[in-house]
Amino acid sequence: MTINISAEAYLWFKTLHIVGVVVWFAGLFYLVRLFIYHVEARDQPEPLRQAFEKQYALMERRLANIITTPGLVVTVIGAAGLLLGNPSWLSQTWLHAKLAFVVGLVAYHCYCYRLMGLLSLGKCEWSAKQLRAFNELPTLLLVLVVMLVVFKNQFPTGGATWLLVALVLFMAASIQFYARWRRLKAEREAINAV
Ligand code: HEM
Repeated sequence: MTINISAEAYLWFKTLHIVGVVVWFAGLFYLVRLFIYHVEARDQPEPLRQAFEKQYALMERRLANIITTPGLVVTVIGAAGLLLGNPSWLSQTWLHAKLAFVVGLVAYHCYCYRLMGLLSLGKCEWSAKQLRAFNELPTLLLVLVVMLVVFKNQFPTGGATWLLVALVLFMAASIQFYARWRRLKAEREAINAV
């Protein structure tokens, strides 16, 4: 199969784009998980609490600056190359919808930086339960964005789509229930140990 230069460049940009997306999301998912551990460290006795909080703040900063933000930048550079290679995408509805969700993702990314700052100052009021729910938001956006890019203007609205949305919600609820079960178990063990 012969690929002319611009077609090959398009595929390179797509490769870059997909790798960027994977890195960006790995960073976003793990970052908010670290926030949950950071908030749960409040329950530790001193001096453990201080040591944990310091360590989580360091891990969050490194993850955000070395993995998550570069992932975002690589995604956008790849996307710009794809649009240069095929500017006609710009007039298509699926891309407008996708861009709207991407703006939501970038806002989520920026809000993570705000939470990271508050956590490092010990001023974050969020509970672990709220953060777990917050951590589900990018999953939903990921599913929608990937569906848009795959189905484009033939976006399906039938049973399969609703099944997928139900699956994401089921996963979110399971995570909350599992955390609650773990907390109750730890409380029971603490009572039994007395
Ligand atoms: C920065 C804004 C973005 C723009 C302008 C953009 C634009 C595009 C374009 C034009 C394509 C090529 C479509 C094709 O060749 O069929 C593409 C592919 C893709 N995009 Fe994006 N994208 C953006 C962000 C994202 C994000 C945030 C995700 C993931 C959540 C994502 C996931 C993908 C995937 C998986 C593909 C490959 C689809 C395929 O090969 O069929 N994109 N993107």
